[in-house]
Amino acid sequence: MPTVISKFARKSFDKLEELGYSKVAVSKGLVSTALLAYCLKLSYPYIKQQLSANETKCDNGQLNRNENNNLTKADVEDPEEKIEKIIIEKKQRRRKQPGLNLEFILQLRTLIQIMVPRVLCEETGLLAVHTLCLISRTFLSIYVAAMEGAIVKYIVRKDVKNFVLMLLKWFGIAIPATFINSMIRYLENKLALAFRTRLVNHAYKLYFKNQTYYKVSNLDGRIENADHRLTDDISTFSSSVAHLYSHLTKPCFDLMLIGIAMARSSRKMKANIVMGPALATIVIGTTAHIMRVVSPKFGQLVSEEANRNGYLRHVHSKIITNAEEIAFYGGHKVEHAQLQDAYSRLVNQMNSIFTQKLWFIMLEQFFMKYVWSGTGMVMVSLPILTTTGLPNGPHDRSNTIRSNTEHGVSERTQYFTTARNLLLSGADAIERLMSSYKEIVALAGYTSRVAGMLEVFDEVSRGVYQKTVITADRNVAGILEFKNDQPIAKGMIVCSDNESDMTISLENVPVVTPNCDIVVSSLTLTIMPGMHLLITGPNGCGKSSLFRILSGLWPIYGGTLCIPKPAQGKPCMFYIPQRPYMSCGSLRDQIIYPDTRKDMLNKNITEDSFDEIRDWKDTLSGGEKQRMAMARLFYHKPHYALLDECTSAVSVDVESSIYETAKSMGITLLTITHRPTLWKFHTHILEFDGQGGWVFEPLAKDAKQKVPKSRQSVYQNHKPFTDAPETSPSAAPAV
Ligand SMILES: Nc1ncnc2c1ncn2[C@@H]1O[C@H](COP(=O)(O)OP(=O)(O)OP(=O)(O)O)[C@@H](O)[C@H]1O
Repeated sequence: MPTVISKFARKSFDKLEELGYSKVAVSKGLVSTALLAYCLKLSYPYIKQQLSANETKCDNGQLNRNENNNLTKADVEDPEEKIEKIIIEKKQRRRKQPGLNLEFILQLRTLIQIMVPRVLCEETGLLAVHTLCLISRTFLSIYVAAMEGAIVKYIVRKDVKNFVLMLLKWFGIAIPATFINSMIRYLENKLALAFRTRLVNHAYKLYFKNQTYYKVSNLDGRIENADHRLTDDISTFSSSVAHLYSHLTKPCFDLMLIGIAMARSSRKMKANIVMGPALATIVIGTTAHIMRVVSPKFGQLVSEEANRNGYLRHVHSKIITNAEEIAFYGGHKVEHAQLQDAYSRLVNQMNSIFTQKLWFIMLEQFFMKYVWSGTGMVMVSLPILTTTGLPNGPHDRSNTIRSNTEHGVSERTQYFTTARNLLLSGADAIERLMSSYKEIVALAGYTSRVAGMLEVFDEVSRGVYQKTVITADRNVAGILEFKNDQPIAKGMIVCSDNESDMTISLENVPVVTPNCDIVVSSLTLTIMPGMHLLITGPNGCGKSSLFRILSGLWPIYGGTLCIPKPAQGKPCMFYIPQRPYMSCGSLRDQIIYPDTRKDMLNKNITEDSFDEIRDWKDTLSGGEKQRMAMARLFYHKPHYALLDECTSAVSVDVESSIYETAKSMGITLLTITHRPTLWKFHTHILEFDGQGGWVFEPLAKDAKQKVPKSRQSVYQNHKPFTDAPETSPSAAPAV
């Protein structure tokens, strides 16, 4: 077969030469045409995708017009919104399927800009040294291949002296070669770590901006396990990018330099240099195309696997956090079942990936190991079979040229060994390029998760949320307005510029949960320093939600909230929950939280005790933790203390002394409590009725118990939320 091809090729070239075309020009023309055809083939899917996207755009217009014929009145009123909605839905659907597409390239570009922020930075330095090592290794590989060819030549010639010399040289080259190999791995790891550090720093900045860490899990529904994305996904993504860099650049250098080396060695043999590369291009192009078509969607599969891994981790951490409660309840059966379920979901996904990989790798191996090797044999043999410059061995019968024949055999053996080695390196390079495709597709999955996370963090920190809202009546009493299925936070937050004005005021502010349930349709009240406010009402009536609104955790969907600035080195408000948070560190760190030791020293507060480090969350009892939280309050001395049933586990006498101390420090108390013993420490009361109504009024000095039922007639807005709210600023009790 190779003989037939070579004969045919030689005849064709001879004919073309007779017609006046030079061999070199024809060869160049052939190679350029093959390259152009291959480029066209590669870009065809993108051109096709672009064309179909344009068609879809036109279809969308048509679709909206058609849909509008059957729409309800509300829909017809805002067709633009509907189109926007469809586009968003499509965008989301597309986002769910990561793969090798334009979105992946854009996301990767954004992440690369974060990982390599400047032209001159640590990462570019590492990249430069890494690239240098990769190029050096390619040169070394070529040099080693040539040496091996020479060694074989001397064996065939029985030239012992040169053989030993060559062998020594070969061992000598092994030292720099192994060092460079090890250096490549070292630099790849360093690069992955540098990329990871940049990404983690960027992600942490966003995560802690504007309470995003709270909002992303409470107000937004796009990210389930931020912890997994911030740790595992970023790490895998960074390693994958660093690995892919060497995995892509090294074979490219290899192919380029090996191609040149092979062409030179073919020319030395005075053989045709077009046939081999042309044949290789055709075979590799065709097999690569087949593999691309049949390749499973690894990006999607990997992304789903990461999702399931994240969920499994989430279930684990939930059990660790609530171990005591679960143990008291004896809830191990339920937790075990949930864990088992999460694990089997992960196993199913991994099995599905393994199965799809089984068939794909089989095909890949068939092409790479057999089809390519066969092509390689043809390529290596072509220059020998088509060579014209060297003696032809078997056809040469003359005795005078016998030594020439022997010389020809050894030269051909050297050429064959060198070419075979080069070709093996070339095949390895192409195999790595091909397997890089799989890696790129898998990388698309991680890119989508990391870039998606950063995008969500950024949007959430700017107050843009997306959550599936399940509300029976969207337009409840005209309080909420929706755009693209999301409520619009149209309320205003005003931060007072005047440092001496420490007034907090709410004007027609509705209390709305993240699920868009309206707890109170409109709340109006003004709190001034020294007005100790008692907040009561049944469970779920919105007491803690009011604190969430005052602290800026929940968006406000109407009205105006005025809050003062922190002044005189004190925080404006300080929240103490029923279950106080214990951070890592010493007892001192618990008291001064969220201050650091440096902040404490800056405040000229010194103390040398409380250095003991323990797991305070598990060490302290419920009541002790609450007392610790009050110590925190006394340390920070805020203008307002938001106390959310924070002394429920403390004995009544200690509780009284805590309240008296807080008042004597000039802290204004806003207390949520069900305990009548605390009434005497307050001057005003805000009582919710659990139906959306509320009353806000001064508290009689001797008040010691709950509001009598008869007073419920003064509740504001006690009607169900079917009509517009009755409460108006004038209807609210004057303070
Ligand atoms: N993160 C959240 N997402 C959705 N809904 C929430 C969220 N937090 C609270 N809610 C809902 O908001 C409503 C008011 O809750 P809130 O915590 O303000 O009640 P509360 O008056 O403090 O009750 P309790 O006295 O039991 O502490 C409840 O119906 C609750 O289910």
